[in-house]
Amino acid sequence: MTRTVSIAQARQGDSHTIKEVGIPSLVLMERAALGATGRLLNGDFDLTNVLVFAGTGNNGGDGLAIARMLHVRDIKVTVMLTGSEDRTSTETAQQLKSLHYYQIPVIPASTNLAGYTTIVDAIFGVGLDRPVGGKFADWVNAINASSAKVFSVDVPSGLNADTGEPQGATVKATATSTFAYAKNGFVTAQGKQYTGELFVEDIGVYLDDHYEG
Ligand SMILES: NC(=O)C1=CN([C@@H]2O[C@H](COP(=O)(O)OP(=O)(O)OC[C@H]3O[C@@H](n4cnc5c(N)ncnc54)[C@H](O)[C@@H]3O)[C@@H](O)[C@H]2O)[C@H](O)CC1
Ligand SMILES: [K+]
Repeated sequence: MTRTVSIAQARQGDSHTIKEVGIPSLVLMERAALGATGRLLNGDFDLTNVLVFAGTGNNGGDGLAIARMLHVRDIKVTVMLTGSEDRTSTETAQQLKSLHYYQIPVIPASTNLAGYTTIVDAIFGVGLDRPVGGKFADWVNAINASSAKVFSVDVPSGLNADTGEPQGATVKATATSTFAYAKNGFVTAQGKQYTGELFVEDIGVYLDDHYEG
């Protein structure tokens, strides 16, 4: 039986690894993006025209790193950002710098998702702290209505990772890559309807300081 954790445990594992073990947050982000990118490349996703829908927190940062990793493999990728570039987390600002180096298009978030063949959902992860409403709900509903396959980063945006319940508008993914451990809400019947196929990526975060494999 796959081990599952709460959001609090996931965050505790994160900070323990960064503060006590000493692995920088950006390294964890890079390993997270590497794992997710591998699933996109090996899965049955049409990568003709990829959209990364990114929030301004670290879930968004993971998405931006994925965009870079797809771009250097000559995959056409566009990034939509839900907020302004000067209002992002430190790690996400660093990722934006690399996207600009590679001249990967970063455009404002919109509901016009025509033409994209795969959408990477990196809006919210375990940092979701209230139901998804307003313009965020419009974007999530547009993602769910699009003909593109959806790949969620860490958590389908809008899903309560502890209970598996949708919090307002919630992304329905074809597949989800989650980091370090599956979340308690992913193994509920309801949660599975939103995660789709679930992958757990080893990113070097171990709650008991050893790899359980
Ligand atoms: N687990 C790990 O080891 C790692 C996880 N990583 C990724 O980081 C996210 C968590 O990042 P965080 O910055 O804490 O939060 P989010 O990106 O999930 O959320 C961003 C931001 O959004 C705001 N917000 C929350 N709810 C709403 C709402 N309903 N409407 C509007 N805005 C909302 C809130 O201010 C949040 O701060 C984790 O999931 C992983 O993807 C690391 O990258 C790697 C290591
Ligand atoms: K997400």
